[in-house]
Amino acid sequence: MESTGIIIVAGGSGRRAGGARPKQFAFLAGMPVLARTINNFAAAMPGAEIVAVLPEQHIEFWNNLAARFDVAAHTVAAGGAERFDSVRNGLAALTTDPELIAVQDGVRPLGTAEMIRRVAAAAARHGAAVPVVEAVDSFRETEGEPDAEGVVPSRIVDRRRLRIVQTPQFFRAEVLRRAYETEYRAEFTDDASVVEAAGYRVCLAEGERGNLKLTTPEDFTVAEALIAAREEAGEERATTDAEHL
Ligand SMILES: Nc1ccn([C@@H]2O[C@H](COP(=O)(O)OP(=O)(O)OP(=O)(O)O)[C@@H](O)[C@H]2O)c(=O)n1
Ligand SMILES: C[C@](O)(CO)[C@H](O)COP(=O)(O)O
Repeated sequence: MESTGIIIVAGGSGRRAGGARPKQFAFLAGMPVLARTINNFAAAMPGAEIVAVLPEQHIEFWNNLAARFDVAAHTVAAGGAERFDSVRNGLAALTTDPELIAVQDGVRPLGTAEMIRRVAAAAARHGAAVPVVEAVDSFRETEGEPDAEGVVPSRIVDRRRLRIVQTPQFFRAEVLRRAYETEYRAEFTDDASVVEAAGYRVCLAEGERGNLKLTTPEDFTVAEALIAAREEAGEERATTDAEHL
């Protein structure tokens, strides 16, 4: 297997989730979300270098919190204003020179090892790969401002052509590093968009519906239910500390 670096971006403020602290530090079934994400990757990709990118003002808080749990080895770097800036800081913080680099949302703790390795293998072969799932809702594209009756013009989008993009997003290291030499643009909502803008092709690998991004409070409820179901099925280690923030 290729040598691998994992950049876990957890430098956001978690505005949509609310709470006293950013959601990556909140507890999910007795363990901080970020600890779950880090441990998930350490288990899926043994030997990978892991860098967690955090809001600078929460680094000391995280170091103290992590010391109370069994969190796999990782280093910490300070985040930036946009996710793009946090990824860049994570790239600069890697101390090894891995062949593959993954970027993972710190708030996506539930991807399976099988899926993570599948995306890594696709990137090793094609240079860039992201996990996707098919859309199950209908989609409408809005066009312009509301009319006099307050109705926003819109039209249906053919969902058969749509895919919902997840993380981890894996790249050959030289592809990701070269792509991130550019300036930030608002349309860069993930790493594939940055890599594609640099002229590379992105391979779509099979993601998982259970690979949730914790964005709103409701997502925490769903994620807790998924963890409980997996524990019941014997797939999850029991957590050791039920204390909540
Ligand atoms: N400047 C930023 C912004 C986001 N992220 C990370 O990118 C991931 C996906 O972003 P999102 O879910 O949007 O997190 P937040 O930006 O924290 O959420 P919100 O937009 O609700 O504030 C998260 O792990 C988040 O911590 C980051 O590292 N640096
Ligand atoms: C990277 C990502 O999780 C892929 O789905 C997503 O684009 C992050 O978006 P957000 O606006 O930072 O939540």
